[in-house]
Amino acid sequence: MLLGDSGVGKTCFLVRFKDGAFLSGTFIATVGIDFRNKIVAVDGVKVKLQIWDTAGQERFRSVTHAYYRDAQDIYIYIYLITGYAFCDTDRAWLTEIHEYAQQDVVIMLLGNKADMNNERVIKQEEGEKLAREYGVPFMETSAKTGVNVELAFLAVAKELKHRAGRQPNEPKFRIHDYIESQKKKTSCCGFL
Ligand SMILES: Nc1nc2c(ncn2[C@@H]2O[C@H](COP(=O)(O)OP(=O)(O)OP(=O)(O)O)[C@@H](O)[C@H]2O)c(=O)[nH]1
Repeated sequence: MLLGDSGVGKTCFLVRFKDGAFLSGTFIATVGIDFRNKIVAVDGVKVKLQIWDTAGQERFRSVTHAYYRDAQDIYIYIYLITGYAFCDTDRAWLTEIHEYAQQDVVIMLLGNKADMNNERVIKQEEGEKLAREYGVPFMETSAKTGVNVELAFLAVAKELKHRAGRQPNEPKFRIHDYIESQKKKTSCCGFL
């Protein structure tokens, strides 16, 4: 389930993953909730992801709440690196996800629009710090360039496959460690 304020790029993030395209131009806000499926191969096993795209606008918040308990596994909270400094809103979102979601869920924190480095307001280190505070994996992404989009969903798919049944000799999958080992880092001037 993708969560976050209106305009952070949730729909674009999903479309980038699903269709490999970037929706530029006029911004059309999501109304209520929408979902798309995609099947990905993880270590030779097909995993079907059903990804729910929620509306970020405040007036749809009650709709989003109604779906929290149904979205069983993974919550991806997206903020904007160009938006505004971290504030109570972001903490309120993360705390709320913990409260509304079922136990044993994975929450991931993503800083989107990393391609807009020139207009950056939130430093990468600040995102890392917030993620540490909540004990969640973190990375910066761009729906425009595609950076780390595939990785975020692949990590989700791996987590789900692992939950569905681990082979006897298979080591425990740690989504946090996996993301840290795979993610592309951004620098002050763009992606390394
Ligand atoms: N430069 C840049 N623009 C982006 C990126 N992701 C989204 N956008 C733009 O940001 C605007 C909002 O994107 P959406 O994906 O519709 O935002 P949303 O979070 O789904 O918004 P709601 O549906 O209202 O919750 C659009 O104009 C996109 O083109 C990105 O990674 N980089």
